[in-house]
Amino acid sequence: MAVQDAAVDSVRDREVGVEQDHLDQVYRRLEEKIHEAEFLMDDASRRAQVGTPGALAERDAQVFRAGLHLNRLNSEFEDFLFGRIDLLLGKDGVRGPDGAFTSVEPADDAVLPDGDGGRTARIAETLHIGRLGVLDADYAPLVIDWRAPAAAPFYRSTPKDPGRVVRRRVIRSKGRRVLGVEDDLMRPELTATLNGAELPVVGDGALMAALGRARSHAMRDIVSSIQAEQDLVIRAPAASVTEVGGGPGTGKTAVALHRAAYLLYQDRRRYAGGILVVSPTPLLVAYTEGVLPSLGEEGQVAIRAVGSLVEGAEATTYDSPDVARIKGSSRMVKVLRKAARGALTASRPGSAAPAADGQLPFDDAPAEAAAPPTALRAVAFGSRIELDAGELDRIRQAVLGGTAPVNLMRPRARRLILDSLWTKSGAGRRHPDPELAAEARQAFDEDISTEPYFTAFLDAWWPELTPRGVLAAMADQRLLARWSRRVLQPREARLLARSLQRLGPDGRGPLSVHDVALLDELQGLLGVPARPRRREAEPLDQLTGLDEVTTFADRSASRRSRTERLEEERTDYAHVIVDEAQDLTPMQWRLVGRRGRHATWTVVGDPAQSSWPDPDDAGAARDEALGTRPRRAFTLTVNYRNPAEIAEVAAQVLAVAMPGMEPPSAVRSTGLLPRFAQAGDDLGASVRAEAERLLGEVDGTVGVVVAMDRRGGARQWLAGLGDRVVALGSLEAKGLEYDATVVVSPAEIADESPAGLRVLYVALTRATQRLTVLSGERDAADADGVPDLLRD
Ligand SMILES: Nc1ncnc2c1ncn2[C@@H]1O[C@H](COP(=O)(O)OP(=O)(O)OP(=O)(O)O)[C@@H](O)[C@H]1O
Repeated sequence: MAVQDAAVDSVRDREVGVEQDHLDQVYRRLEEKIHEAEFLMDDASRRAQVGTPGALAERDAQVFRAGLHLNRLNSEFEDFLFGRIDLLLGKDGVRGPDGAFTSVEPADDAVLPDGDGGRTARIAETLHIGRLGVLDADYAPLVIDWRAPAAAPFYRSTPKDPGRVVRRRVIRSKGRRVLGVEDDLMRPELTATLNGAELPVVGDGALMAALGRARSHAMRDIVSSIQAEQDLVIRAPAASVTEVGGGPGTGKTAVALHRAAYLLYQDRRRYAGGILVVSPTPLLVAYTEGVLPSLGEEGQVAIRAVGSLVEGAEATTYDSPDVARIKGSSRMVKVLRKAARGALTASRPGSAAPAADGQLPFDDAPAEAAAPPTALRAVAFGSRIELDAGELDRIRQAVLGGTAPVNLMRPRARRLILDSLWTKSGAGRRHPDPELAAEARQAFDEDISTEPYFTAFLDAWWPELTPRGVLAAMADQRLLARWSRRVLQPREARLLARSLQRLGPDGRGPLSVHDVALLDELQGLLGVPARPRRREAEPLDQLTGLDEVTTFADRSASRRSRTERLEEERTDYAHVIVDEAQDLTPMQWRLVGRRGRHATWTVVGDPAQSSWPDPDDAGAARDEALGTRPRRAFTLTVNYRNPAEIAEVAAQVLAVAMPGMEPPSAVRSTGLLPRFAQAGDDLGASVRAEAERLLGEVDGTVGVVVAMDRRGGARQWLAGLGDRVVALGSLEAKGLEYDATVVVSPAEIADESPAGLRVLYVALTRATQRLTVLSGERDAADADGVPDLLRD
């Protein structure tokens, strides 16, 4: 046995050595490329003295490309090279631009009888797969980019459908050192030879090794172990809408992120318009945002929480399920339309009406809420003209009959006011000659509209409304009752108004994720009046008129702020990826839809994990956002996160939450059964003890999931246990994972909202190794500590 082990070790060492040699060669080549890039930079900066715009543009384009290249090569990739495939001869012998054979099928004579009843084959091509493509000095492929077509067989090949692949190898490396290799034979029936010697095979279970690894608070890429059904999604054509379903842990988030990297690789020019990844929570953003940089992609992908999609607004607070259900419903569209118009006549803090004669100097305006003016008195041709409340109201209603955004209707309102004043002045009748009448009218308009009282009147009568201001106006129960009549029930209107009172009269104050969607809707209803744009002076812009041209020093110094600025300004993306799509409310679908009007989409979700109680309403809004684009649906079926023992417990909840829905099948089992425990009188002490126990049992992270209104308390209970453990409200756990989790009081989580059972299903599916279910008072646990919700 010992002799056999030693033999295995020596094959392993030799194969590690083979890959080490290759990696050394790759690094030598990378160094040459880095020198080349540095030379280009130097050369460009020497040419910096040349002052013509054309030369500057040429120089900067060169610097830009070289800088990009250098950046990517210098990035610290933990496993730059991670895969290898050994292939049979291709059918037609044609090679692609990366130097690899293009044919997926082997040549007819690639496999031959060996004379002993078996079959033999010669390895005709070996490809190494890595994070970026690297060619040697003769343009032969040293490393193939994982997204290139030639790399697809690394992910797609299976023993059932091997194509040309004989051996698939995962290479584990750190920095410049190869640590290990793991092989899978795709054609075990063949005796294959490479350079005259039999093809060696080392180890098993590269995927299992990846799955068993301790988790940190940052998601890792899965580039070395993407599975065939996942690869199909990642490389699906982007012409339309790609919909991806699948239970917890099937890799939906991972696949969505790898797809973003793939799309950029495929068509960088097209996706220069930006890719937006929408996540449900800032926690999930923080967890996933390192994945794309680890794949060498930064800058063109914006990962945003749905509560951070609107400039100047950031969700920092939560709504109760009742309020969330109202704010998220598509009925809010009607309410907001009325509010956006109604707010024109609502009293506003800090604004003031001019006195009835319109002559009040505005600096004396009182600071408290003021009603809009009810009359306008002007002086023209030496006499007073007045528009009374009824006349003003008729004008307002005539203007509001249009469909333009409310703030953009003001010029028309101004025009109609002037028309009325002119008619009332009777001046038209005094000028029978049309030409003279037109001249007089022009003078009249100029006289009146340049008077300070007139502008002050307009500001008060048709003020520029802000989304926050309208939301604040909706906090007035009386007004909201009017604006929501026949749309919301009186009880709902009261709840909504009360929730908005936290905003304060000027609209400042903490927002929820649902408020942010309302603000965006209001932004569209109100519009932003055109103003002269202030532009930051960039001297070279003025010289050449080209945005892209700056000096290298400028570019390096301002790169960060510039990207930030571009991201801030961007509201229309080339591709939109929605993660945890089942959670978007109808109002959030509208918000996200506005950012992808011309986009292709990837929509990833699992209805069984939805915390939104009205799926039909959300479905309609989703259809509206995605429009009539053709859709392609994929389903992922294998759970890579939870061991079978945990998946089984979660499946019991799924059966009640979504009867008939199939759970994904767990890919591994650990033999570790979930632990059930009953909390003592001091719930906090019990939770802390369970968390401590798990910290001792796993190397990585521990998540403690509690009902939303226990979040604050739970953080206190865990104080001082270190940063491997975190406390989470049930809704915050979405999409995250931990080595071990404590789910505190399933009944409390399930009772929290109409979608509570599905939220509990989410909580129970977060652990990669160990799960503890801690029952509280409401759980009616049996003698073994199993809560009633988890008993057969
Ligand atoms: N092919 C793979 N190789 C290695 N790890 C994988 C693979 N696919 C998924 N995983 C791992 O499985 C875990 C679950 O993946 P992910 O979070 O993407 O699943 P999900 O379907 O989005 O789950 P949920 O619906 O619960 O949010 C992650 O740790 C991910 O890295």
